[in-house]
Amino acid sequence: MLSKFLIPRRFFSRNIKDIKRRIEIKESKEQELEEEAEERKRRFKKKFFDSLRIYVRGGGGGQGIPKYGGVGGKGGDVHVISSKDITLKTVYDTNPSKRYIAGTGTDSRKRYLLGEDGADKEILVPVGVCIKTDEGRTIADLNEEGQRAIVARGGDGGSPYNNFLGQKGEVRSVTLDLKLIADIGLVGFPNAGKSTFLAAISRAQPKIAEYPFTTIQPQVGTMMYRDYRQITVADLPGLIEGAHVNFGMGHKFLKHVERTKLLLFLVDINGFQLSPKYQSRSAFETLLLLNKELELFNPEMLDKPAVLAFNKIDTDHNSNADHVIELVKNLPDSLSEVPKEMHPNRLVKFDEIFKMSAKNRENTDIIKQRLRELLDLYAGLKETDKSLLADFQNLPSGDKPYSSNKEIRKIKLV
Ligand SMILES: Nc1nc2c(ncn2[C@@H]2O[C@H](COP(=O)(O)OP(=O)(O)OP(=O)(O)O)[C@@H](O)[C@H]2O)c(=O)[nH]1
Repeated sequence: MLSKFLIPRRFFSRNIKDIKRRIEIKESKEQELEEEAEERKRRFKKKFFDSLRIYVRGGGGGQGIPKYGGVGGKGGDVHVISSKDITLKTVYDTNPSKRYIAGTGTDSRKRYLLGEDGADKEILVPVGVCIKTDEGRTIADLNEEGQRAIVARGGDGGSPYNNFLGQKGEVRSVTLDLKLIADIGLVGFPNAGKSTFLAAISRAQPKIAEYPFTTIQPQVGTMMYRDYRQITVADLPGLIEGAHVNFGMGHKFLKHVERTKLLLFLVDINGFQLSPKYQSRSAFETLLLLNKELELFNPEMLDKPAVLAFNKIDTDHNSNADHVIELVKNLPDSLSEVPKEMHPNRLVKFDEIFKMSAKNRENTDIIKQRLRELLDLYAGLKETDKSLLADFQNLPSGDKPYSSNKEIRKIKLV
C-alpha cells in the first residue's frame, strides 16, 4: 500500500542531476566573470599608467675643513621636468626601481678648499603630471612642456654655519599623478557609444565592441575643423553605477575630467544594464546616476558647462527620446519619476541636449560644431560681459534638434 505513495527513485536522481547541472553552469558563469575581471585588471595594469610613486633623495653635502675654513660642495637636487615625448610607462621602464638619488657634494680638501657640488638628478615626466607628497600636499602641477620642479633638495656643504658638517639631502616619496589634458571630457556608462562617437568625430581609433569595459584606458581624440582648429576629447572608461564605492574601476579615471573645460554626457537611449545580474536602468535613470557619480566624486564638476547626447537613436523605434528629453528639461520636477535613492543633490545644467546615432553619424557633425561654439563662448565669457551673454542667447538654433531653455550660468573659467 505504502509503495503507491513512494516517489520513484529515478525522479529524484533526475532532479538532483538537473540541480547539479544548474549549479555547475552558474559556477562556471561566475568563474568566467571573475576571469574576465582579472584579465581586464591585468591588461589595464600592463597598458596604462596614470600614477607612479617614486623615491627621491637629494645628495648629501660634502664636509668642510674647519682648520682652513674649507667649504664642502652642496648636494645635488632632484628635479622633475615635463616633456611631451614621454609617458609614465617610459618613466617606469627606464628605471623600474623607481629610486632617484642626486649626487653628493665633494669634501673640501687642503688643495681644493671649495668642494664640488653634487650632480643634479633630472626625471623626465609627461606633461599633465601633478606631483604630490604622501601627505597629499601638491608640490607642483606641470601642465606645460619644459616646466620643472625640485622634489628633493640636496644638503648644504659643510661650512662655518654648520660646524663644517655636510648636511643630508631631503628624502621622501612622491607620487606622479597624471591627469590627461583635454578640452572635453566624455562621460557615460559602458556601452553608451563613447568610443563610437569619438571615432566618428575625431581621428582616434578606439576599440569598439558589444560588451562593457571595451575601453580600459582613457583615449584622447582630436577633433579637426575645416579651419584647422583642433579640440581634444577624452573618453573616460569604467564609470558605472556605484563607482563612488569603488565599484568597477571606481572613480579612478574621473580625475581626468577635472581639467576638461566642458563635459559631454553620453547616454544610451535604451538605458543601461551592467549585466543580467544587475537591475536595468532607463535612459533618464542612467542620466541621474551619472550625475550622482560625478557629484560624489567632486561636486565642482557639476559647475562645468555640459552637453547631453542621447545615443543610439536609430534603435529608438518608440520615440522614447522625446519623452526623456522632456523629463530632462523639466528637472527637478521630473525627479518624482525615479526612486529617491537616485536623486542627486545637485543637478547638472545642460547647455544643449541632442539626439544622435554615433554609429550612423546622425547629428554627430552638428554636435561637433556646437561643442566648438560652446567652448569658445565659455572661454571668452566674463561675468560682466553682457554682450557675449546676449550673443549666446541669439545663437542660431536652426541646426540643433533640441536646446535647453536654461539661462546661462555664471561659470568659473577653467
Ligand atoms: N545601434 C547603435 N549602436 C551603437 C551606436 N553607437 C554605438 N553603438 C554600439 O554600441 C556598442 C558599444 O559602443 P562603444 O562605442 O564601444 O561604447 P563605449 O561607451 O565606448 O563603451 P565602453 O568602451 O565599454 O565604455 C557597440 O557595439 C557599438 O557598435 C548607435 O548610435 N547605434
